[in-house]
Amino acid sequence: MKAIINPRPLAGTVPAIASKSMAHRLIIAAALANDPTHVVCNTTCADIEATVRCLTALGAKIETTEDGFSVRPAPRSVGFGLLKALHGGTLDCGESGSTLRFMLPVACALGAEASFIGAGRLGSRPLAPLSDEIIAAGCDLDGLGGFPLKTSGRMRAGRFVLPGNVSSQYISGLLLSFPLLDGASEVAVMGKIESRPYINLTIQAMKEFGVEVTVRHADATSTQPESTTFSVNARGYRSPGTVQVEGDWSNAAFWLCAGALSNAPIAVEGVSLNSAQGDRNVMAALSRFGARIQRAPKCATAQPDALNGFEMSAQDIPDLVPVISAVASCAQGTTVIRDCARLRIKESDRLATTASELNALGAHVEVDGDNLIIRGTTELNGGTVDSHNDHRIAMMVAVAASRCTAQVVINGAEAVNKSYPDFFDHYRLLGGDVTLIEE
Ligand SMILES: O=C(O)C1=C[C@@H](OP(=O)(O)O)[C@@H](O)[C@H](O)C1
Ligand SMILES: C=C(OP(=O)(O)O)C(=O)O
Repeated sequence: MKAIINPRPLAGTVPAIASKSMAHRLIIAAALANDPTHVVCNTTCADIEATVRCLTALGAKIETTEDGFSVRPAPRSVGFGLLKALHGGTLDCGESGSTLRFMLPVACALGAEASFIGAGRLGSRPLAPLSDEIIAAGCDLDGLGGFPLKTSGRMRAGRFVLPGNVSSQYISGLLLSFPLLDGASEVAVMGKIESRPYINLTIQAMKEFGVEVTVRHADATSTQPESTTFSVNARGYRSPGTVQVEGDWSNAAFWLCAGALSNAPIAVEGVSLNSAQGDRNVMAALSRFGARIQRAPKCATAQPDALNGFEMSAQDIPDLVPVISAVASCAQGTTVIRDCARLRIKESDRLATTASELNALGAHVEVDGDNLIIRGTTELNGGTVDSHNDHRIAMMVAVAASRCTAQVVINGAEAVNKSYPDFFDHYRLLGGDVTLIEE
């Protein structure tokens, strides 16, 4: 699909969509719990559907309701938490990294003979530190490095070790699987942990289902002073009956950044200001640029003002980098975004595609090692760009287009369906002029 945008500033109010990060976690816990759960989730997307599909393949019954999902765990067979229908199931993760990295340890903890498949870049996004630990815990993984990836054997409880700087999804995946194992388990994470807020989301979701995760930081005398250990003693998830997926900050960020680039405010309604989502820090980043941010209960508003570049780290907020780069492209002076290495292993090489697609519109973005250096300009031109099948690149370009002087064409605009199928409808709601052409 091609999106043709005739540039104009955006303004107004949009409703927040449901957090896909929280939806993955809550639906997984619900499908593994002792009783059914009503998961209130006001929107869905390709990635959430991938998680639903995988859990269904493992025997859970998940129905779409008016306001979310009704999740009934699969009937138990022998042993605690073991599901029926585990043999030969195909788990189609689509393009969702979270789904694969969460469902792989879950399937192995259940002793499932599962065949994982996926699409797009997913097969080449790294699994290695997680898969090594799963194999060390007694499972066979056949077909690593692509699809199908077949699992057999049941993961043993115990101690797992992971690095902190590749993907927090490995840590979240192991944690989600721990209540299914025959005994207490822990994961020791070595070195500085990147994307740490996402682990907090996992801990929060597990807590809603009665599972406590204990976190211990190594003291200065330890041989591994930088390690953090996450341990779980509980066996099984307990359904609280109903859970609510909160509003999504990662996607709200696109509109708040558009507000900073506009001539009138943009508000996103339905986000929690106390959320554990790291991408809530888009508000802090926009304030640092000089935009005015208003915080009201369940609503954030960004108002334009003079914007100036600054230096920041992407350590905990990788998904904000593309859209923050769009803002930086129109701010005075230079913005430096450090700690971006892991952007290379997302849906596209996001370091390269953030730079190439913003530069195609007339911005000045340079990749310098693991950093992005963005020199602001007063005007973006317009032109034809490619999403590289990456939702956050397509949405970044649409936001940058609001500041262009000439038409912008986004090839591969359907990429938005991965996290935000209503993105272009909401773009129009804010006054955007976009025509979508199916190809
Ligand atoms: O756990 C999650 O929900 C996510 C973790 C992050 O990945 P990394 O931990 O690999 O940085 C983030 O980029 C991704 O979009 C969602
Ligand atoms: C990287 C993302 O998701 P995932 O890793 O789940 O594919 C994302 O949503 O930007």
